[in-house]
Amino acid sequence: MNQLENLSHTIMEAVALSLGLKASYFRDLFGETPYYRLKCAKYPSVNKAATIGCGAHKDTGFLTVLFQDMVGGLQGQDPATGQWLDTKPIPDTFIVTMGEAIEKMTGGLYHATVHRVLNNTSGRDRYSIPFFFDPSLNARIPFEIENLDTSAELDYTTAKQDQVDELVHSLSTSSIDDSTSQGWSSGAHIFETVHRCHPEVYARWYNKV
Ligand SMILES: O=C(O)CCC(=O)C(=O)O
Ligand SMILES: [Fe+2]
Repeated sequence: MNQLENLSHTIMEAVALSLGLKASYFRDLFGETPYYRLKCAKYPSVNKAATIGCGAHKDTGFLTVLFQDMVGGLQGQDPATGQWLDTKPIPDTFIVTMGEAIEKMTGGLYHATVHRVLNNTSGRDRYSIPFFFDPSLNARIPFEIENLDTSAELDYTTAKQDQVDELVHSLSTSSIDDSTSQGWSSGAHIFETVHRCHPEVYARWYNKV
């Protein structure tokens, strides 16, 4: 866990520098006790009619560092075309994706990856281990990083961008709103993950929360 935390801090330092911020920007924001979780997920091999997998979503937070086995099934969506792309498993590598919090804060300079896991019909169980790296739960996250130069916006802006935005918006409509003028609550936002990724679990256990 320590190594994953260090790796994540290093990646966030690179992100800060790429935005023209001081390297420790996110480390300072994340506080003494960043909220990180390691999830060990098993996707049993099922027949085609089953609906086990992980629905299309953006991760809610800042950074996800994911290890997957060789079975495959994780797909990311090309923001420009909407096309689903396989993430081909490569031994001894992590998949690094950005979440919605960093997307919001950077005014879309960093794009939160829409992704999903297909039904596993491979005949072998699939295992994945995502590490989610976020600020401490009581951190207040500013709506936008002040004075950010967004002129270098990446060239996602094609005619299809509106459609993608609409899709993404429909995925990320929050059922939990805890924002104030000072920013929004990292903790409440992260809880939203359950709702997005595992709607049946949410409906069964958290519907009244
Ligand atoms: O299992 C995977 O490969 C992805 C899981 C995922 O997207 C998530 O838990 O947020
Ligand atoms: Fe995810």
